[in-house]
Amino acid sequence: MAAGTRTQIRSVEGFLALDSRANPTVGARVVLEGGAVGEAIVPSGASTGTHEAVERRDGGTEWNGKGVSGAIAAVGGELATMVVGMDATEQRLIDEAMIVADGTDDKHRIGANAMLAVSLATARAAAGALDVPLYRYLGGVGAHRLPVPMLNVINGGVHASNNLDIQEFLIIPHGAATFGEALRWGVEIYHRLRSELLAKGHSVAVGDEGGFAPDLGSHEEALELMVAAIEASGLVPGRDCSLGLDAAASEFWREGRYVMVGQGLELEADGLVEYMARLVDQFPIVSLEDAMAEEDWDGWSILTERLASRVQLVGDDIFVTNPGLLGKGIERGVANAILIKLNQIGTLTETLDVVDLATRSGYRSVISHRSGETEDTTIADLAVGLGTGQIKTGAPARSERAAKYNRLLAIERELGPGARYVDWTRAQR
Ligand SMILES: O=C(O)[C@@H](CO)OP(=O)(O)O
Ligand SMILES: [Mg+2]
Repeated sequence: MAAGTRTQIRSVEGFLALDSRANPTVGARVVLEGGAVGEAIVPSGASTGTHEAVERRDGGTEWNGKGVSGAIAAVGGELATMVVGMDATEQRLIDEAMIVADGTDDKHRIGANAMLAVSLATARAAAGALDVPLYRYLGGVGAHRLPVPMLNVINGGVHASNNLDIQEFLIIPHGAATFGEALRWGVEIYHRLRSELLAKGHSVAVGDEGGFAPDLGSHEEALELMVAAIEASGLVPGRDCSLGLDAAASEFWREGRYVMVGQGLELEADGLVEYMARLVDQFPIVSLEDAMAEEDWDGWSILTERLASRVQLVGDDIFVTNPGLLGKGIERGVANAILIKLNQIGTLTETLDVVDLATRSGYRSVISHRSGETEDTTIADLAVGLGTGQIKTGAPARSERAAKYNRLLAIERELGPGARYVDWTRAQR
């Protein structure tokens, strides 16, 4: 059979799956004429940006209003009709066809969840037909770099019900020699942290991303515990393993002020910048995500001016993996990195385009999970395929997060001596 026929799409089906927060989500199964099959399941966020592509939900009472039968029907109906017969290796044409058919700016008509499921399942099927792993299909011979993980070991904000207003406290084992070593360090620190919390009488119940979710006296106390856990693991904070934060500040922005209820603080933008700068002074923090709210572009400018030369400033809610918004950020000189979430934009090729724009503009890209995840490991392959050098995919303790780490371990084994692990805090890119 000719390659063209082999990679032609024969059928597309939608299916229902559960995410890690017990909400339904959408999956797609794409079968090619040559018999290759690709499946993908899309994740779902909680601290979503206002300008994200829209995930289609049914509303009503079923599944607590979070049903996805409309999105599943779109996969097996309108989208299937459109892409059956197309060549699965023509990813850009397939994604473009879906975007044009949807016809809205935010993909709300067909649903970004339905479109992304088809987009990713198509890529998986194509890789399968060509008999190459997904990271190789996405990145070609250049794909060899394992990402430095950001492990979210303490959860707060809307991902937990404790008194921490900052959403994510991350450990970043950038000084390891290999991804496998970095993950081992991350796991050792995670267990040390658990022992420390227990010893101090705190809860070790976990939040949405598997990090502990204790009530603590302050954000500083959380960071102190993390530094202590790094040291107790025989590692040097700042050299071997550093810290990161995702404040998800849009979640505590109230009419122009930052209201951190758990911390008893109410700050203007410049006050919050000073607060963050103090944390950067006191702790080995190398990455700061969404320190300012998505609508607070002026606050973001103050933050960037103050801290961009010292730490990575990652825009999540402000950019929502959107080339237009990233373009605006580049123009205004806001942030110096972008968080990449496939379902914020809704297709694979648009995601590739955003990463490309970021790279060309000197912004780093961090590939990211969502707080509602599944066993789908596409982001692990994406991180290696694009060689972005960083991934954020939660604590190592819940299966939907461990699945990504396990996939990265498998890729590292497969690459063997060809695998690279680069300390981005030292290298330029
Ligand atoms: O804010 C974030 O970066 C993400 C993932 O950690 O959370 P959510 O998926 O809830 O938007
Ligand atoms: Mg975020």
